[in-house]
Amino acid sequence: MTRIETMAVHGGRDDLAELGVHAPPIDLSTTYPVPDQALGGEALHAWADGAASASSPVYARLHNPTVGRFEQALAQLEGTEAAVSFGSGMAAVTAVLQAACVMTAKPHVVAVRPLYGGTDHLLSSGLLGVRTTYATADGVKDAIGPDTGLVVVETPANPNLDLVDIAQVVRQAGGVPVMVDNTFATPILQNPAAFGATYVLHSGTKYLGGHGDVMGGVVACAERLAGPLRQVRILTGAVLHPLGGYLLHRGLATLPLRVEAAQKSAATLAQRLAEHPAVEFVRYPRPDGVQLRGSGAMIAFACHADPTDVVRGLRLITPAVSLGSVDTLIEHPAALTHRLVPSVAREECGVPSNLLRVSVGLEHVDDIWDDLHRALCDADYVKASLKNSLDLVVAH
Ligand code: MET
Repeated sequence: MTRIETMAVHGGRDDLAELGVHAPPIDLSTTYPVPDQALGGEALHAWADGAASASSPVYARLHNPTVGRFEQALAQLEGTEAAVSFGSGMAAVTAVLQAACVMTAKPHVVAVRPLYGGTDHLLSSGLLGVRTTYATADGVKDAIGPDTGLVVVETPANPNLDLVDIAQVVRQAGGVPVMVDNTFATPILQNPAAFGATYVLHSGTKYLGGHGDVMGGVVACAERLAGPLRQVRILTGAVLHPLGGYLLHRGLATLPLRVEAAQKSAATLAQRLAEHPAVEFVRYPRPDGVQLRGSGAMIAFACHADPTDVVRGLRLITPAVSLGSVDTLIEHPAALTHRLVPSVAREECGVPSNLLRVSVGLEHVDDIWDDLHRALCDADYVKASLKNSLDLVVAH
């Protein structure tokens, strides 16, 4: 059996030898000549029905070969029959909701918090006509009703790295499709489909692209479920641009190496943070070696100092949302990624206001640590000196 590093390099490249090229071509055509219009019409019809292939792409909203190669490679890494990509991770989440809930007239969703704030907000907004019950991971069964179309979980969860036992949720779902957001783990560390997940979702913008320069989303699933997702994509136009498809495909080749290197640094940083007096607690996954094969490169930690001060004091680490890039990123979930989650619900699911989320990049681990350490000390120092000056004011 081909190993994951080899799949990451060679996946989705089956037709290159025949084409006589080394790198996958970027096909930017918006339309494709169909000299036999009747045959072109048959192809259009096949795409509209959700087919995986047809005699011509006909039009770029229906199919694109560059994007198709990325999908083939990602499906192989996730161990699924198919994958369907979208213009962003949120477009992918939307398509799953439309396919699983709207197209089936089962508008109820059961979701386990925490979830990425955008997903949480989409589910609670009612925008797509779905209504959501939030449950704990072991309360999924009780939350399911006759009109439940989808169960949504993230593991490791954004932003606090909570872990969910996928097989246990799938058992509780009792046949209701389960979507697992696998963005944090990547297919290198976890394959949710092997534990019964129906839809495996990635924000490709993160680790898959890996360089902070491409936005996309992708859903890996069985072919019978890929068809409706393609139909949604065609009808809503939520397509991934071919250049995005190319960059995501290219990113896959180095994914195992990037994850391994960043994970190694993250383990060191998680340990050092846990020993730092300015840190209240650290969240860093403990892999079970079965579902989750490694801890990954995301860390969350709560700080005693004002998180805004800590981030302001950083000089190397990039203060930004998103994750999985070559550079280390830090963000304050309560202020940014999870701002639109009601604060009571956010606190209840283990995302306090003093939590910071770090996406460890590929810089030297000691340079990342020096920056974090100094910012943590300075922020405390600022607090302490402010307190001293206040004491002085009071004393006078
Ligand atoms: C606009 S918020 C950012 C997006 C991204 N999904 C993150 O968790 O960082």
